[in-house]
Amino acid sequence: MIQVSGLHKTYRSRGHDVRAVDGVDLHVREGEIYGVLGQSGAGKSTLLRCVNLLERPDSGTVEVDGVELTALPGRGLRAARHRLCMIHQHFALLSSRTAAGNVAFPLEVTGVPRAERHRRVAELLDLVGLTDRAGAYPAQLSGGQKQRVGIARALAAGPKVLLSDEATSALDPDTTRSILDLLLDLNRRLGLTILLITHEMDVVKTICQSAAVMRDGRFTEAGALTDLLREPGSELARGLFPLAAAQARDGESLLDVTVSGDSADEPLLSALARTLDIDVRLLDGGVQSLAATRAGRLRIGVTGDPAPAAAFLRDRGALVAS
Ligand SMILES: Nc1ncnc2c1ncn2[C@@H]1O[C@H](COP(=O)(O)OP(=O)(O)OP(=O)(O)O)[C@@H](O)[C@H]1O
Repeated sequence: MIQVSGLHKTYRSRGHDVRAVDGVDLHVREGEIYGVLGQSGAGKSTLLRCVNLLERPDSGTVEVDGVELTALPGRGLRAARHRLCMIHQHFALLSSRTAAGNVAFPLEVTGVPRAERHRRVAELLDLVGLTDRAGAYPAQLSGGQKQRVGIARALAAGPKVLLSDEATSALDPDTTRSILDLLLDLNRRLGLTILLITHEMDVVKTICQSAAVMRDGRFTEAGALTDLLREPGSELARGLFPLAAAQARDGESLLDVTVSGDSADEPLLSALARTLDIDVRLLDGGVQSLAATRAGRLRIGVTGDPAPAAAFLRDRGALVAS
């Protein structure tokens, strides 16, 4: 659905160049939720603005739903942009308009007739669970409700792709969870493809099927979460499931075990202890449900030679590092 190839964007700032996006390739499949994770200044916002061509990349191509946006002149680009919509961290609502008025705004701009507009606004507010707050002004709404208005407004033109620029980072944990649930619901009900940028590992954990880690304008790893969890040394896997430092006892070796998919639900540790007749000590970690799969990391201590234990676990689909 979104295909970005060889994207570069450099800013000239106070006499020197800042390579905000430095050669990014990105592939987001139709109907998936894809998260780009990175620290402040990594280039995430610039990447997002280049995807909808709010910012012209210096080089590289952006294709959305089979249309190469980077090849289009101004007018064609404006029309093609209707396939994409965007939501923001600070909601960007018009304070002088009610929730319904904010949602109606893009429909007014594109000349949708009044009766049709009213019907669409009611439908959109219902979709985001805000029917009873239609007449409220932004100042009378909570942060989560404001973001719901932002989402309804973004969906007004019937886009196929939603771009989310840190949509939950101004919200408390419970509200964040409810907005993430809403995005997941829209993804499933409308088949909406979502590309989001975030600095929060939990956002990726909760709703993304695929993700990339961005640093200094580049992706250091990218792909389906189920694949990344199987990559030895994956920063994302370590970030999703951090493990506390642990000390091995005499005669014991430590192993870090990553499990995902079927292996996450197998009684691996008891089978390991029983089969090899060794003691297995669980030091840290656990298994959780992610959007795409069940997965986890465990730090364990095993007695005796660790090689057969590692081989046993690998044989059953786990990734093992010592
Ligand atoms: N319009 C601009 N002019 C000059 N430099 C810019 C501009 N926009 C971004 N930058 C620089 O490009 C780099 C990447 O910024 P960007 O905002 O894309 O990162 P980010 O990962 O989204 O971080 P944040 O979450 O803080 O916005 C930073 O060094 C930033 O200072």
